[in-house]
Amino acid sequence: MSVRGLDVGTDNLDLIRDVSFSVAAGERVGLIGESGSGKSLTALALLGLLPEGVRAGGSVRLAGAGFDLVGASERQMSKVRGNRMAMVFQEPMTALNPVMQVGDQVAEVMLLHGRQPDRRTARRTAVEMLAKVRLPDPQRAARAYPHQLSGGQRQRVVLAIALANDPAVLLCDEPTTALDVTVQAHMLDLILTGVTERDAALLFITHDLAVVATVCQRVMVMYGGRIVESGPIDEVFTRPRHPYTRGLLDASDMEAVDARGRLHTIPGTVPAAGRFPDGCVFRNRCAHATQQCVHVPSLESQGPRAHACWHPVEDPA
Ligand SMILES: Nc1ncnc2c1ncn2[C@@H]1O[C@H](COP(=O)(O)OP(=O)(O)OP(=O)(O)O)[C@@H](O)[C@H]1O
Repeated sequence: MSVRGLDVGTDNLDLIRDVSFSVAAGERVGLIGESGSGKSLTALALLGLLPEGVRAGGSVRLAGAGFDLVGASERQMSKVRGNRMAMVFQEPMTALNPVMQVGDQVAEVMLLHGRQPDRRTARRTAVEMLAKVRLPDPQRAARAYPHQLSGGQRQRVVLAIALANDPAVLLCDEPTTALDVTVQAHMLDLILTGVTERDAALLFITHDLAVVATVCQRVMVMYGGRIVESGPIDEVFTRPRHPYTRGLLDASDMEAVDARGRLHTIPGTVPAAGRFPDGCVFRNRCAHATQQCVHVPSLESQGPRAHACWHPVEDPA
């Protein structure tokens, strides 16, 4: 996916200005920034789902789509959404149809894009998809309505729907924010496994710097509707160039563990941005590291920058 000079605004307000970036197949890119910086609008613009009265300019190209997504017709976009490009939103309840069994909702998206020959086959594949996102008793879960599932289970269904047509690009906007701590780690694991299996590009929006360091290879920092800094996680978190990035790091709860396992933080204080040694693993600070450590299995095989454990921000430190 290639985004060039993306502008988003209303008649009298510029909300996003001149945003350009690319995400390659198999690449995982994070988008961070304070509330209101324009992260969600960026994702919505890519999907052609901007609110009434908000318009996009510039160019968004998607390999295999054959047209510019900016300015594409609703008919063209409906072929892309949920198919070549899919999204997981923060709140699963709003993404699901409350009066339809979840198995049918997964089947529906496959039938809509012609990925399954008939309803019976689609329904069977839907159960397999629900098993892949590790819903307990997927046969039974398929017959459930959204309100009969927990928040974490609902978000798994949303992910199953998003992955059902093997998208080339998966957009995630704070997909774990509404979930409790352990469930968050499982969800990250499922997202990572899902994109890795499909060699899909991932754009991951979060306010949690440790999550972005855990999930992504590159990060883009958004401020006031612009991308003010971007680069590999290690580089941006170790040597932030923009004062806003430095501020974000200073205000975060992160700690860094270097290659020798030494912890680079002073208890009770925030690690000073720019002072993390090279090769550090980043995570959120947690007072009871070993007990509270949440393992994300798919992350443990990701090489020297692997993050064996992840400490959610909400942990009482
Ligand atoms: N429909 C709209 N009309 C006018 N302004 C809007 C509209 N939707 C969003 N905005 C403004 O656009 C800016 C960017 O909003 P956006 O939701 O993208 O921020 P964000 O970085 O995703 O924040 P958060 O982390 O809180 O979700 C904000 O200033 C917001 O008030």
